[in-house]
Amino acid sequence: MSSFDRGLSAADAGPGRYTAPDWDDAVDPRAGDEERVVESALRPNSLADFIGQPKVARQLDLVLEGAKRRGRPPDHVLLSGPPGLGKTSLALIIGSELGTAVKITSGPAIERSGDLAAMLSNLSPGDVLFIDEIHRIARPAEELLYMAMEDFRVDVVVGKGPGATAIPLEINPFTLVGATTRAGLLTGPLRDRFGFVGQMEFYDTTDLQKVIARSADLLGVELTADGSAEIAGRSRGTPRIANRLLRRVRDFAEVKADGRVTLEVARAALALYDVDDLGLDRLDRSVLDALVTKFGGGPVGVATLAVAVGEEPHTVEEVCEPFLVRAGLLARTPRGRVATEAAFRHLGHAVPRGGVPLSGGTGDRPSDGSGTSTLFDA
Ligand SMILES: Nc1ncnc2c1ncn2[C@@H]1O[C@H](COP(=O)(O)OP(=O)(O)OP(=O)(O)O)[C@@H](O)[C@H]1O
Ligand SMILES: [Mg+2]
Repeated sequence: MSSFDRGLSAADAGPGRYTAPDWDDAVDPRAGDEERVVESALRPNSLADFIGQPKVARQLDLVLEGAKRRGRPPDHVLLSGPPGLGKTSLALIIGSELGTAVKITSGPAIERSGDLAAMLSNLSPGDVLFIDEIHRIARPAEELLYMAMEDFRVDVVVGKGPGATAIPLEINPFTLVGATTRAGLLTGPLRDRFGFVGQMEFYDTTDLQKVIARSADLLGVELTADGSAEIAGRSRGTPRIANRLLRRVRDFAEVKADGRVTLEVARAALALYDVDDLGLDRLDRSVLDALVTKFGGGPVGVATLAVAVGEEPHTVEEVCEPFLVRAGLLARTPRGRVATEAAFRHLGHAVPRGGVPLSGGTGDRPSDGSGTSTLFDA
């Protein structure tokens, strides 16, 4: 396995929890088990401590405040958005703002609906049940959840076959908080049962700088403003990546400098870790470079492009491309992948005379693994 083989996406990881990617990838937005432990020390504990996401944070504040005044659990909350933007952090904050316990599970961990029924009937009044990766919940468990969310009731099935009977069981009023990176995979009936849906957005550099400053404080790292700006600019709008880069730069600062994270230290460290000034890593750049130098900027099919960089097409499609598209460096068109002018400039190549072959492209075809774009492969 090459160091670039970033393995399966969370959605492919099969049952159970998504486990550690053991590649050395500073800018992967997902976290392995080890990193999740490190992260828990950096989590904000209250809404006031939660940086950015002004829309979601303000709306959620109202939802929670209203519920507290009425003395009733708030509506069920769905948090959706890409990895590393703070869904789990917010779910835990909901519990701490309400002063209630948070019971944590995840869609793939609920193998039988009986497990979920047991979990639901063990909730104390007002508890928060957090289901991570809720789009991966099995169908029978999902159906059980409908009634629990609506009527605070579960049907416990006794017996098997034609003689089986369902005994309704009251459960304590609770708040379900679901998190998903793939809201599109949620069924309508499940989605409709959430009273509040928070759509997480990527962070701007100013907010990322605040995240970095806060983490530096917690880690006891001395950090200059231009040092944090440098890290923020390479963090792909994602607090998880910002925190990870900060930890790596801190290591570098301790070993190679006097421990202070300055602009020069940040630049030298991030160059060493192969994260460029837009936040691209080596694989991102080699994909872009192949597209520009071997295929004249495209269009070229993703399978061909993947072969050119010695990678699996799904890695190129699901790990590299979403950010390259978001950064305006690559477009997905019906005829294949195309480099934008910004890509030529970023790699230090002259933009071809007559412009880039960007024609009829949609640019933002979602990478949902459905393989739509691979259809156009040569
Ligand atoms: N708004 C924020 N303010 C401060 N730190 C944040 C914020 N959002 C996220 N973080 C930091 O980023 C890390 C990742 O956040 P979190 O685990 O909540 O993301 P997530 O959306 O649940 O990701 P995943 O989809 O992979 O589960 C956390 O350790 C937290 O410290
Ligand atoms: Mg999470």
